[in-house]
Amino acid sequence: MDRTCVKNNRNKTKSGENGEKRDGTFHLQNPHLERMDEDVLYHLGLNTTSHNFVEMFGDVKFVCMGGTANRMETFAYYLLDVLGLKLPTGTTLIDISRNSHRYSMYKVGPVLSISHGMGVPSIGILLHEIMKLLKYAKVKDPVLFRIGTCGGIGVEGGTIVISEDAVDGLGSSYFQVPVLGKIVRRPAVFDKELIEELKDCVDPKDSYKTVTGITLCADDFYEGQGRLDGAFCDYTEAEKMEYLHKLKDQGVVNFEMEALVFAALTHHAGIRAADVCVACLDRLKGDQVNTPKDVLYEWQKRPQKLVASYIKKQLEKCMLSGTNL
Ligand SMILES: O=P(O)(O)O[C@@H]1C[C@H](O)[C@@H](CO)O1
Ligand SMILES: O=c1cc[nH]c(=O)[nH]1
Repeated sequence: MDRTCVKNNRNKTKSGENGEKRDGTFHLQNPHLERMDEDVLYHLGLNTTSHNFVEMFGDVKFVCMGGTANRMETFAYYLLDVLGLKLPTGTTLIDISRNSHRYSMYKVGPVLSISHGMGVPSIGILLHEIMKLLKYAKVKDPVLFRIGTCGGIGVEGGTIVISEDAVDGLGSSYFQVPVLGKIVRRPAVFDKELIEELKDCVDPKDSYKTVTGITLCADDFYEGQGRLDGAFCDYTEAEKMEYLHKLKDQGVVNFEMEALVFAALTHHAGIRAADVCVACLDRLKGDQVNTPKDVLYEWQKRPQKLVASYIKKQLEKCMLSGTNL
């Protein structure tokens, strides 16, 4: 595909300062990378000596991430269908990162579908390596998505939540990481225009709602999300409910565990990104995820449907404007 046809429409001055160059390729703020003869993307099982990144990934336009390898393989096959692509008879998609035994990565046309594991450190490591992969492949204007699951706050199970903003457990919208013994703070900012574009892709015939709001990115599934059912708990049910209602009043609509670093590192690199999750439950009604597996599995496909429809729409725009895929 012509890599200039899906334009990054953001304020170029601002994002340019952060990392994106005017030609759409982006510059990562790390002078050491330019001096390295080889870069081993250890957790992806790839390196710049053995693999030709431009040949392998030069046509990538969209990178979709989600917690589990199973979800991201399913998404890859779903994309084949949505994009009308066919594998040669008798062949299957391969996990490009299978040798790493960490993340799983599939490529379907201009889309990478990658598992990120659970929590900020896991997706953070992946983001470092994926951004370097995109840089070495000379990819222009990539768009990143997280297609995940979450706990809704006053939001019914099965509802899709698109994150407008991300905060940590103390309400701060910065990703904070100790670097050389000092705290480095990076603002967690999602691309507002991309959120609007996603909302335009919502199918009015859907039997479920799609909402937007603030996402609380927790460092834990249990106490960190005010659950009563972890191995430990030092608060009462009344205190938990007061906390959840306070969050709801502040505009927080869901809990998950990756949004903060996802928003912060993509923003720092000048890359557009959106976090689209389905709620497994409404936390105002309980803590346990006891929805039947088959129902959860169907719900998990809802963010996939929305993001796939966004991707299809963008690719169709390219075709209509006469540019080759
Ligand atoms: O994308 P997934 O469904 O893996 O994300 C959420 C947040 C945590 O990683 C995990 C907790 O169950 O689910
Ligand atoms: O409640 C939930 C469900 C999924 N993921 C979370 O982080 N929390």
